[in-house]
Amino acid sequence: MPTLTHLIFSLSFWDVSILFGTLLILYITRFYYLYFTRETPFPGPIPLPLIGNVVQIILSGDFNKWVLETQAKYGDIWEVYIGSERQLWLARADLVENILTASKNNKYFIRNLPNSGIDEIGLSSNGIAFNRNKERWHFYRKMFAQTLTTIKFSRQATEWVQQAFANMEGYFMELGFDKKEFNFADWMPRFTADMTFLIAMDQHACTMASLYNSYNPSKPAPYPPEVVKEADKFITALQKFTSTIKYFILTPEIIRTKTPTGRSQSKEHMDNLNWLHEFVMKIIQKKREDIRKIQDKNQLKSDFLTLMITVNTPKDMTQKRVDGTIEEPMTDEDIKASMIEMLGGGIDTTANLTCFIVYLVIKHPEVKARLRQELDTVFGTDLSCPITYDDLSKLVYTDAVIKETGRLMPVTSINLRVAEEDDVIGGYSIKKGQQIVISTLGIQHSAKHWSNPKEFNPDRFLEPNSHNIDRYSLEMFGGGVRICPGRQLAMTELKTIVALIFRKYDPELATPDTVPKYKCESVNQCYELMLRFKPRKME
Ligand code: HEM
Repeated sequence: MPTLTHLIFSLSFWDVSILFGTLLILYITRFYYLYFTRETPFPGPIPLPLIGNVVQIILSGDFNKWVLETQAKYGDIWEVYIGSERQLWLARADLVENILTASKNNKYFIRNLPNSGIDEIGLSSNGIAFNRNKERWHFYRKMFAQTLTTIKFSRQATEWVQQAFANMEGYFMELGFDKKEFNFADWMPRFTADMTFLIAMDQHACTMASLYNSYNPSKPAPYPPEVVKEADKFITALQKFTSTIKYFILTPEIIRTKTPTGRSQSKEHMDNLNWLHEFVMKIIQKKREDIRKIQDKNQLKSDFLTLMITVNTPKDMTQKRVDGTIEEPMTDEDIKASMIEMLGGGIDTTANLTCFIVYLVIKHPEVKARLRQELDTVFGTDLSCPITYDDLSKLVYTDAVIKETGRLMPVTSINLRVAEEDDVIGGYSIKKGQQIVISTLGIQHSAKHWSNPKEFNPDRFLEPNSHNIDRYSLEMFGGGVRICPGRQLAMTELKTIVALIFRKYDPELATPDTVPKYKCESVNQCYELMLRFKPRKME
């Protein structure tokens, strides 16, 4: 009897080709048989075996354009295959109503399907964004909300934004950015990093200083070189953290663990992550020590870290808005997860939205004039008088400009959820475990919800027009139980930044045709916006 090995070695090249070809045809036939006979078929582009619609997305060259074109072709509910995973895409407000409801009975709490990569980097049970454990998520989320909504914190945050901005103004002046063009998009993530560092822990990050030094090495910023070097390492580690999450989600476990390239890449990511964890842990421990020495809690600063260390202790400065079910203080590990989340969630988002706001306001002189009018009414003609937290509630038009930018050029184009139970959406039955993709961009650009959706018109958000806005049609901060917990802070920061820029400066595009260049990563990442930062001429 010939063995299997004998049989294999007796095959000619043609035999192998025919065998391989037959298996391939069988695989493809089975794939399309299953595809065309699938339960609840939704409209959508036909996928390729193994890779699904990934090639179509890559070939389009522009993820956002592809999303809008797919919606125009297939309607407001369609399916997309990423590899073999079937995703259901939704782009109409009424379709996402049950998903984004704030009700406790929400069947769409989980953001993404189980993923061994997310488990490996410890995010499935720590922090907020990827936590699948409802109880732990509840703990982190409540603590986050309790600290971020403390009035003392908001007041202090408004001051810190101005401190970071004054720093940036100094660099701009020194570098002559009022006369020569420069890439505003290079500065924004550094500015928001320094600002977030102050707000998060009352500490200077010096990431702007390191960028400034690269422009002006002969006259560096007045910080010790080792501090600037560490700032650079921090911002690089933080930026890499986003790609670490992407790498661990998208790279199959077998490649991560069994191939040499996968193993070395995983190690590189893990080394970076461990450095970031140690860096944050050192800051927490030092702050705990400083707080221990201060007896009177009124002497404490109200940065995010101090609030987290003292919450549910005798030095608690929060207003106990939360449901009262969580009595225990936070451990260093809990605080570390929250700090990383704040740094990871609050820096790039605010930086990119600021780029888009500045661009759209410059492009629309009538909007700029009304914005200025509001700023002059609220702050008067003294262009450098401090902005207080209480002033911000008077900036109604500024608020509308930020929301309209978030509608037209959202920082995140999509939002994810998983169906935890069988459900019905738009008349289609949805199976438990279905990955849902909410097309924020699609909904916010839909003529079904917005008249002239491509037009930049902040008036939509002013009364009485604002009463006509469809529920769930603006999702710049997501919605429902997992809505962005940093949104109030983000609006405080953005209003202060917009006021600081436009009451005193008249930023000008490098050429009339300048547009912000951005790529869709986990957020719409602006990497180029060429400007001159001219001072405002007072009439
Ligand atoms: C312009 C600024 C910002 C934008 C556009 C933004 C946008 C978003 C969006 C769209 C989500 C998903 C919400 C959902 O799934 O429904 C989200 C979640 C989140 N954001 Fe923000 N965000 C911003 C600023 C911030 C800031 C300043 C922080 C921290 C202080 C933060 C922390 C988070 C966290 C922790 C989550 C996860 C929430 C959860 O899963 O329960 N974000 N953000």
